[in-house]
Amino acid sequence: RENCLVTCHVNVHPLWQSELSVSGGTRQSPINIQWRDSVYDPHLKPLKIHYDPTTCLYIWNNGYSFQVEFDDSADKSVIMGGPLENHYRLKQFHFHWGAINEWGSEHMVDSKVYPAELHLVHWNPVTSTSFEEAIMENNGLVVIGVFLKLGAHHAGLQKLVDALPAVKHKDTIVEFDVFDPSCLMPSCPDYWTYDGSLTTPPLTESVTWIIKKTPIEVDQNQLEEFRMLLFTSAGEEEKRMVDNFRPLQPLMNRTVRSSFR
Ligand SMILES: NS(=O)(=O)c1ccc(NC(=S)OCCc2ccsc2)cc1
Ligand SMILES: [Zn+2]
Repeated sequence: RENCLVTCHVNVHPLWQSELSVSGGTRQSPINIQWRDSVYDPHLKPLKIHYDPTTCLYIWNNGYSFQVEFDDSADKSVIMGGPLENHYRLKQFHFHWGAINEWGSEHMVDSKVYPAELHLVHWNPVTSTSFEEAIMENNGLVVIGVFLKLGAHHAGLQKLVDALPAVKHKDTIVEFDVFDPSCLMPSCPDYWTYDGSLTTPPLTESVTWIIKKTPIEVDQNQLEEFRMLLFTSAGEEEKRMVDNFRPLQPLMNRTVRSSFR
């Protein structure tokens, strides 16, 4: 069965087919988080999240995932605390998922894979003047990862899911105002944190990852709506947007810290 999973699942998306770790990369993402190897750090503070729902702008299909963009021209939707030395501004969030429920997340926990993973992408306005600049800065970005597991219907997610048919094709966009992504956060405060990279080009090693320990539950219909999206533009031969996750990367000389015992 294990073998089947490995052989059955072959990434076909061109991006990952030519997948090469960043030459000389020493802190690439995603990784498999080995719970027993993570180190409890009592100095880690609780993560503080203040999202202003009116900073939500629109949803679009960028050919890798669907992405919800935020107005990051002021400190309105920010995170602070946790392992962070200052506040970071929310820029966008997106998801990664599989063709079937057996796989889809980018990170794993003790080799357990989830059907999908949410990424909330933030940048450091203290050390950078824009998101694009922060992408190139050491620790210019913070991405919060939340696992999705198959279970109860997620009412907060449904507002997003209802908008997906409008962004079926690559480079389509639809207005999406007043959404508070904190409804997608599990109530459990526990997280792991480690230094890593973006998981799609430019794959820069600029990310402080914060991976929530507890998944959120979504139902089968909601996951299937993700799988109705397309990698391809209107008029092209349709390719379903599934398996848009990067393969695991070597941990190398890194320690994963936990906020909990
Ligand atoms: N999956 S991930 O969260 O690691 C992640 C987040 C952002 C990005 N990249 C983005 S949003 O790039 C925006 C366009 C850009 C600007 C400078 S280089 C690319 C890639 C991967
Ligand atoms: Zn991502």
